[in-house]
Amino acid sequence: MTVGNGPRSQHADHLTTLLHDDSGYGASTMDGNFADGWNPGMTEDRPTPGGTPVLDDGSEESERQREAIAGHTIQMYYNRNRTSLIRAIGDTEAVLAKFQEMNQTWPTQYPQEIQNEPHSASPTRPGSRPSLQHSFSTRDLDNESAPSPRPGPRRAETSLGSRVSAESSSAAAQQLTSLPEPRLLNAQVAHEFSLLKLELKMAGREHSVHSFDKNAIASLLDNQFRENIRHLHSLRDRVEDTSSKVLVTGDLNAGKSTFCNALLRQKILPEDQQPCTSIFCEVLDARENGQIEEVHAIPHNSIYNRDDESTYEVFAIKELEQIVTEHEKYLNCKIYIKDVRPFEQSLLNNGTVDIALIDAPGLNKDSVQTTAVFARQQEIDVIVFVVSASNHFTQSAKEFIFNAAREKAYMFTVVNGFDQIRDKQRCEKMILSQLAKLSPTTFKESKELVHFVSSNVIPMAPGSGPRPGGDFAAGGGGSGSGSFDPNGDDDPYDGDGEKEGKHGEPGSPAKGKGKGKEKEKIRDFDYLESSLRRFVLEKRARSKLAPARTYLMNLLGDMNRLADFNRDAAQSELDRVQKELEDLEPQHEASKKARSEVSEELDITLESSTTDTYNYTRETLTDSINRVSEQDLGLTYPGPFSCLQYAEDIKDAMLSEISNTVYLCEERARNKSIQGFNAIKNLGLMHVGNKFYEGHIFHPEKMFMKRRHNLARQVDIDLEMLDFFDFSYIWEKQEKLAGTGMAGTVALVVGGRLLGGASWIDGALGAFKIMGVNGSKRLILPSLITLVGVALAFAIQQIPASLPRRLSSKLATQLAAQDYVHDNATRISAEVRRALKNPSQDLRIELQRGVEKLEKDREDRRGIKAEAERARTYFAGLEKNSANVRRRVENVDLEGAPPGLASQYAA
Ligand SMILES: Nc1nc2c(ncn2[C@@H]2O[C@H](COP(=O)(O)OP(=O)(O)OP(=O)(O)O)[C@@H](O)[C@H]2O)c(=O)[nH]1
Repeated sequence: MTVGNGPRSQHADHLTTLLHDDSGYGASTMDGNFADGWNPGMTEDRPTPGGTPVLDDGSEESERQREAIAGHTIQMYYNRNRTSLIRAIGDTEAVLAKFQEMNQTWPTQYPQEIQNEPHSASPTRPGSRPSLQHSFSTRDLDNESAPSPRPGPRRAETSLGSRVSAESSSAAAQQLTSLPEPRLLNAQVAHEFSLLKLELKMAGREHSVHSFDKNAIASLLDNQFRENIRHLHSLRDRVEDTSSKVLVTGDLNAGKSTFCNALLRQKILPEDQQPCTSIFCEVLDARENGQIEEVHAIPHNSIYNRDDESTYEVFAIKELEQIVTEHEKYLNCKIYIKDVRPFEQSLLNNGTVDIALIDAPGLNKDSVQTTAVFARQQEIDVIVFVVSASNHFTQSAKEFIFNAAREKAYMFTVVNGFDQIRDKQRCEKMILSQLAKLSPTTFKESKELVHFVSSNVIPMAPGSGPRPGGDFAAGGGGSGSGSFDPNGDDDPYDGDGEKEGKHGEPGSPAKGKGKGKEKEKIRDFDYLESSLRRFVLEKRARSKLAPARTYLMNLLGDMNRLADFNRDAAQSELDRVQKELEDLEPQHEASKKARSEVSEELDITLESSTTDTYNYTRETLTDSINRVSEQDLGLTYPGPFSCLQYAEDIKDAMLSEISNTVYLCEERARNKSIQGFNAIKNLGLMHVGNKFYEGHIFHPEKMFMKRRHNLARQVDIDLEMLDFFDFSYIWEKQEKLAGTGMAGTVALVVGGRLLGGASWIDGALGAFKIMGVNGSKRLILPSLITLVGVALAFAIQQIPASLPRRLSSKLATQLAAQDYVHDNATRISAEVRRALKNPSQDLRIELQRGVEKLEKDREDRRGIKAEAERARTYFAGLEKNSANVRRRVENVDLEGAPPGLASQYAA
């Protein structure tokens, strides 16, 4: 029998909103827009799904079959959702891992806020794009002004601990209330991301995201990626985990152990008319203990580890009766048994949800607290509260339910021992009215959640007789004695109409009526079982699947947002770099052209300066050497007796004159170099810019410092007699005089110019002619002597004129032999070349650098372009992939009834 009148529309309403405001990681929206912030709704306790079968007035058999089908369908539906989520977790992990990898090579960009404009709708986007919100629904902005959702009652049992794991745990709820909103992002940015949110804090000062460089952000994101990948692993473990803990608690002697045994279809837990269970007894499938049936009793203060026998004591199942009373020694025990029910009906092990039943000690004022603490520590998924139909809710029961309601708004309630009640309707009414005050939500769903049953009439599986030795059913009920018939085809009470009478139906009803009532009780219990399974599945969906779904939705949403943002960033980078490349190309061409033009001009400048200097030096020096004898050397002939010194002085003066010419050439070369440097500088200013010449100063005074001119040491002229008497010169002189006429000659000779005349030979010959041969014979000797004397005197007189010529000629010969002119011209012009070489080389290098820099810039930009293209392709793919996986996750419907089930039962 089931009771209660919960309206189905409320189921639907609850379930419609179930997942969309569920976990601590913010809600999803139905329209595909990625919603904002935290919504703790998931932690609220909710009713069982809308697929709950509703009994109609059809035959019992068809009703039972429909129930069985409904149970299987819900189970299959749950499995399908679980599989989809596991696959989505795997896909998300792969996508995230690739994203993380990408982040290493292309630092992910993060939407930036505009400081001091917290309400601006345009966080800066790459390439001056519109704000991030503009590419999404304006709902986000709307939501910002909406009052923030308050956390409702939440599960307390999940405790993965990390920040990202807080989607449904109470820890998350605490974080929600205790942690301030991230300080460094304005509300807008903070709302955009749920998981990949950057909180940047430094030394107590606030920093906006844009105050951190790209790599710092990428590194922060990398941490987020790592954390989320870790969380995905644990999420997968949680979703794959099929175990679920059901705590059976209630008043002393309410029949909790009997109820557990009935669920197991085995007599495992000790039943007694007096309170006997004083420790928590957890019944698990023997598979988890290597198929060995035994009891592990866990002493107080010991943390159970099945692989460490020092943490528990091992007993046989039959010793359980003794163990359950030893509460002073043990806090709880694990009972490993082999399930006797078929796989599809098994509570302990059916693959979808493997229920570990925990029989708790009866509640009294001492144990209420212990049970509450135990429930919290053991991460109980579902609490089944067993209340005695005869005693109703005791004070302890009320206290427990009241406290538990903070975490579990819905409590699966078993009113046991209903067989003992004569006025069943009155009993139902009274209990439900009590419950309405204790747990209004459970009361509203009482059809699903409140069951009036008689656990002691449930037949045990064949061969599963009382384990702990003796009959636990001390009350003398039919428990344990009937045959096992999961389908109810076999009537366990056939031929035993008396059984009903033993449990509160006094008056020994007729056999047929008794059989019918027993069947009804078994059917009620069956219905309880399928409701319990649905309840557990629904709770699991809530505790395990829904948080995973919400988490995935949020994470994929964040990835999608980042992908969208970064695809735009990559595109904008691509546009920018493309533009830069286009600008660079002509610059590069111009730079190359300038380099070759300037190079040519430098060559010309250098060459012309050098050649000009060479030529000039050569000409000037040659001229100077050739004409040095004609120069006024500033010397006075001291007379024949100092003619040697005179010759030395002349030589020195000539050398000095030539040296001066060389210095003049050097000076001119300096000026030429200055001109050349200025020409080079002008070229540089034109092509390289002012800056380049800031440190460049030309120092003409430093020229010719290393390779100095030193002529005196190089020239060594030996003086000869002939240098003083230059006969060719004397001859030349007398030749000139001869041309003036005979009369003049005689006059010259005779007229006393003999000694000082220019042509003493002519004079002598003239005298011979005048005097005749005879006269001449007598005069010949004295004449000759005179002539020689005259000649000598004439020659001596000619020394100042002939000596410079001779010396100059000798000097010229020697300098020519030394290649003096060429050497100096080469030296001086080489110095010019050397002086101009550095500035011109510097300019060449600078121009080359300019070309190379542009080429490097071009290469760099080509590299960036390739990277940006790769990033754009990647982020476009990421955007698509994350949206696809998100869509798949969104399609995992955890709240609605399995397809076809609702209509099947809505009829
Ligand atoms: N008539 C009747 N008796 C029942 C029913 N369920 C349990 N009993 C009897 O009630 C007594 C107490 O049952 P238990 O299962 O030991 O109760 P309990 O709540 O586990 O007791 P403690 O945990 O020790 O407090 C036993 O004698 C059972 O046979 C029922 O549905 N109908």
